[in-house]
Amino acid sequence: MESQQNPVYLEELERLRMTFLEIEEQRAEIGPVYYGDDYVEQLLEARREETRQRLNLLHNEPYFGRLDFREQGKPEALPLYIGKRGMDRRDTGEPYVIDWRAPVASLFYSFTGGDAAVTYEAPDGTIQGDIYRKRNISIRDKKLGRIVDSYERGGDNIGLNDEFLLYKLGDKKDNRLRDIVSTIQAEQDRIIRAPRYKALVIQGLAGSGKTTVALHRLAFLLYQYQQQVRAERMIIFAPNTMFLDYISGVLPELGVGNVKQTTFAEWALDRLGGSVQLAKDSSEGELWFSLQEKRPEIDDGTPGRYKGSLSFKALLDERMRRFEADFLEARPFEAWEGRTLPGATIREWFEVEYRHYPLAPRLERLSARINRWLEMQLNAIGDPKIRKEKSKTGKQRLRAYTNKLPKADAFGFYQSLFTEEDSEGIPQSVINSTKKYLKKGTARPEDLPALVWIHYIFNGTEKLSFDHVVVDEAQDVSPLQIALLNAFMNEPSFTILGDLAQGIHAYRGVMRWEELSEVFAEEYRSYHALQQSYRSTLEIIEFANRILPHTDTGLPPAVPVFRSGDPVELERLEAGTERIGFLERFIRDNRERGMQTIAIIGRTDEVCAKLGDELKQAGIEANLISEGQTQYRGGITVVPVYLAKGLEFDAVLVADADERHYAPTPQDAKLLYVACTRALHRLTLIFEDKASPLVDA
Ligand SMILES: Nc1ncnc2c1ncn2[C@@H]1O[C@H](COP(=O)(O)OP(=O)(O)OP(=O)(O)O)[C@@H](O)[C@H]1O
Repeated sequence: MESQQNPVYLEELERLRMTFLEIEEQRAEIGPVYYGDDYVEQLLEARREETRQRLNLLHNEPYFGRLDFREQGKPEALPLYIGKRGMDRRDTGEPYVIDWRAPVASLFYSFTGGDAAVTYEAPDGTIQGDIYRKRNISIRDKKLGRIVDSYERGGDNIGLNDEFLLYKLGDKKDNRLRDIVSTIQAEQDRIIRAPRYKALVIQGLAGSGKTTVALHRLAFLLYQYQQQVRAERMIIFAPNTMFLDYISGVLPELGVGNVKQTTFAEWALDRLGGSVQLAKDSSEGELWFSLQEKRPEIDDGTPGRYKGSLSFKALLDERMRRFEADFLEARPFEAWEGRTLPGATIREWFEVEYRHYPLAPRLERLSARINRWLEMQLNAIGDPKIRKEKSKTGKQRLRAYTNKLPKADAFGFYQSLFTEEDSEGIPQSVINSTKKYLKKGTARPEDLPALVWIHYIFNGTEKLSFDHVVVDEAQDVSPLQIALLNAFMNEPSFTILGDLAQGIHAYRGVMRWEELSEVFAEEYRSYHALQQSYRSTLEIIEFANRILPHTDTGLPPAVPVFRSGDPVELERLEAGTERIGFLERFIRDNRERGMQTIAIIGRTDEVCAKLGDELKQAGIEANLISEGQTQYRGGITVVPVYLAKGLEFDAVLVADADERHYAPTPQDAKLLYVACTRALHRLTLIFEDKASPLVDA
């Protein structure tokens, strides 16, 4: 419906013109920016700035959908225009564009056809009515583009539902994840609009929109709970800084700023206030993703899994309780001869008066109290000369006394758990692998949850609490991590999302979602499974679905959107044939077909370094991604599979798809599943000799 003659097109063109006019008039009304010192004006200016930003967003793309809805009891259906932000008419105050997060807009997403009455939950109760039309309207560069009616009351409406979605999914991608407000699907919408006080655990196979949905949920919570939720008190945990960079565009597109986005390690080290150093050898790529013959088996005794488990937490809690009970020897404090503060009084202060404080502030209070006692004793001395003399002795002795008090230091306590005398209950393999580097005063990422937990119990929460926490790639996090984050909240409000089939960090993550949800009381737990997969073509999803059973996760196959593309190519290269020739052709061919982001995915860092060199020698510029990288640049990328997780590319080539690199084990199946599901439109796998049994079957 793009013809200038088409009455629908003309109608929408007129409506768009009117909308721009309204936006312009509202903009003009706000007036110029205020730079003066008047406090009230400054407050008003902050409000005006918000309106300005909202209108700017509206001006770029005023709306993307229209729903003709007749509320029960009303004479006629009214067209509701739905946009990223809302706008009321200046003259009547009626909604002119409705914010996608508003209750009535939920109909746009939950409605999947049929002439039956529909309902939505408004603040005043359930509203019922009928839908007469659902229309997607694409506006790009302020110009009216594609108009697709996916439903018209009384029409035949066959097969139209997905047309606009397919049109969107067919797009080529640059280096950023995008918002999906115009095409949110019903199963995604239910998660986005779920109540605030829940710990949602979401399992969704690759490309099911988990990351995207979580970001939209934040925008929804900010809208729905305007009075209770603040962006600065929301936090997103993601696996690495490059991934954070990749997703960083979505929230601003949705008009949301100031949400903290971080990795768990960064957050944990920050909590520990510089008191813990990570060991130099803590690169996971080396240990877990290299091609050594014997990679360690993963089970409950694997150090990372044990240290993130709730049973380790129970052990920590028990040891901390004992540590606290035996903490104070309560020796008497003799300020000078003949003036002694009895041990019983010191014990009474510590154990009774200050018992409500965590250990560290309790110790501080105790020292301050003894100091006050000393001051009182000194003040009681009349002779200034004697007072001075006693003061010197008393203060010296007080320093010595407090220096001898035990310390509530998280790292020291943790270290002591791994010494022979105290290590009872901890598996020997965990003790052996941990002791050495702890002795050197360093820790590994797998120790951070426990260290922060101990620090938290010893010190209590700082004035930091979250309104909502998003944990992405949650199959890689541990129950202890989640329990720890929960401690920073009054009531659980979590969006925890991941995919067990992509659990390539199972040595420190979870194998079943119950492991994480056990952290929460029954009434907060809520499990959701996303069935559909949006990223890839039908052919790629079906190919990846065949790898899935080898991951041993028991997950059902992903349901593709019916978007057909090229067949997946499995290419055998003659051993010794120049691989680079193939790569060159692959890149050239995909560029010619308009693919903007192209990735060569290798199994290890070394493989990728070699691929990068080969490309360089052939004069092809590519971004080689390695651990610790902070930016994702798009274009042509060479990336080890374990760092490609979460990203997506128009075309993907998986190198070395043979048995040596991808053996028939669950761990390798997960790696290959991740690699193949990064592709949106085109997927090629190359191998020499014999293909991996994971794809050959
Ligand atoms: N409803 C939708 N409409 C349009 N595009 C969508 C929709 N849902 C997801 N997508 C697209 O599918 C792709 C995958 O989304 P996203 O990265 O959020 O999925 P994911 O489940 O986190 O994937 P993975 O686990 O593989 O990293 C993105 O390009 C996203 O824009």
